[in-house]
Amino acid sequence: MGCAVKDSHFKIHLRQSSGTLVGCNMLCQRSALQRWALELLVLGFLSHLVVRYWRNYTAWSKSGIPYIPFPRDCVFYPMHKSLTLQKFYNELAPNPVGGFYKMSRPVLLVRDPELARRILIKDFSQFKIHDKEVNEKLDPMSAFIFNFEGERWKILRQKLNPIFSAAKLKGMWSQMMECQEELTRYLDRLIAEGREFEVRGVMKKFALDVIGTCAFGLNCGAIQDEESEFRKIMDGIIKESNVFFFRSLLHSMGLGWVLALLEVKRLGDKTVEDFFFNLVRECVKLRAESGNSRNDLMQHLINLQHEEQESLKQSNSNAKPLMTDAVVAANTFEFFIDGFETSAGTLAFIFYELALNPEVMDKCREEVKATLAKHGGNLSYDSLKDLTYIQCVIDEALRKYPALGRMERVSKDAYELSEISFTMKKNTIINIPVYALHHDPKYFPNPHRFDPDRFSEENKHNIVPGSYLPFGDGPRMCMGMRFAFMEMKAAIASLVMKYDIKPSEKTEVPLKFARTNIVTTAANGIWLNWTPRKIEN
Ligand code: HEM
Repeated sequence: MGCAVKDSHFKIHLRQSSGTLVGCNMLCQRSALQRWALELLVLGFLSHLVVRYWRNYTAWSKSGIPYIPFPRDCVFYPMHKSLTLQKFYNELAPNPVGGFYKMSRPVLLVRDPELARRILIKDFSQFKIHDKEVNEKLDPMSAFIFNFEGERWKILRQKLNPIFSAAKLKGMWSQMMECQEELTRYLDRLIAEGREFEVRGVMKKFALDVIGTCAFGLNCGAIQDEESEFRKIMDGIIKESNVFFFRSLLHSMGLGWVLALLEVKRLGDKTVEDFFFNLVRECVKLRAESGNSRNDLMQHLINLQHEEQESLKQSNSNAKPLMTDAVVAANTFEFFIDGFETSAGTLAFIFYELALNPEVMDKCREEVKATLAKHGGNLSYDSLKDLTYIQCVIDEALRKYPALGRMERVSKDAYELSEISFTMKKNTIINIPVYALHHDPKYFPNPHRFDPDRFSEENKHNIVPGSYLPFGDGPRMCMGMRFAFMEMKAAIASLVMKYDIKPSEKTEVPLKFARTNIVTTAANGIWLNWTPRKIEN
């Protein structure tokens, strides 16, 4: 019995184990097949990359235009991208265009200002603004105007254009001055407490409060409140530079599609998305409940959405609305980002240059004194037009430190440059090296000198069109330029009168630029010595 049992047990065991063996064999075969398939897939992918890279790397040698063979600088970025481009720009002189490789991707560098203007102005519709894949479903916060193309961009731009009209700007002036007063109170406090402060950091708080109150009717409390939720959110976005870096690395390797495959969002942190969606929802609700409508950007966006919904309803149309909740939230977000990083950074560079050039600071003060005398002691919106020298100071700061040191475009189709017998292919990436143009002695003699007089009435006709592009040019030129001028003039005119601003032991001369920031930024911050001035009568 025992034996039979043993036997049958053995048989069962055998059967089981042979079953296991068969199963195991099948599994092994299947896993070998899977491994083969995987190996084939990887091999296919690698060969695709090799072929693609090879094709790309021969793009310029076959083109007949001068090029830089394999720039290590575009792999490791040992310096800020604007400086890398300046290096290529100088190496490719005196040709109007030249080629280089951004990792594997051929990029056309435009050295000629006239050609830059043609791309930005006359033939702007033949170019896309960038080559990034934008997935609005995955990434609703990417549905902002800068990412739009064609008819969709044109309609939104037309709808948004009036938000910074002269009348609207004038309406924002008193709110802007309130932020200005808050800023001086804050600086007085820091100085009284003997606290050193980094200038850009302080200007960022000011610029955030300005855009918050003027464009959205929100008190961000960035200056007053160290724990301001807005500031944390904004700082969080800027700290996400690793995600930005990773994204741009994959793009430059021609692997932007991997981001879509891995569903990598533009902003890794979902709290930012939620924050702006809730912000818009709350604003709409509050304004509807209180019946208060304001004369600001938020109201403009709400009205546009409302008008569109009404017109679609009336025409019984099934057309897709343009002003979706995502478009409203994403554009709110964009205006915050554009509105505070660029202006704050430029203000910091301006105070740095004023501290290093006391004669320029004195001229600013003289101008403010004369303007105040003319306007009854008040810095009003109407008095801003008299601050012509301060305007030159801003223009010169934006020449020396353009917030965006380069602009990108991508050809939608083949595009002919008949003057050099070269046709760029469809989807060619084009780089307009704004920083390099601004520092070319051919256009701006002695480019490292801070000389606001380059932009004076008598001299500004010497500026070669297309060589000075701090706000871009043509139909896609910056929408917030006049707003930024107003904000910067308000800050400069008030602060130069209130404080003596001098270099301190920590002031870095010359400045080094942060390597990875998109916006031009001093790597080690801007540190100056601020002391209250005796108020002159
Ligand atoms: C010193 C301050 C600023 C600088 C230097 C600056 C620079 C620029 C540049 C160079 C462009 C064009 C990019 C291109 O063509 O590739 C641009 C576009 C844009 N800027 Fe500004 N900007 C500043 C302030 C602002 C402010 C304060 C706002 C809004 C509150 C703003 C909103 C925009 C928008 C919406 C676009 C996209 C326009 C479009 O695609 O049609 N900017 N900016």
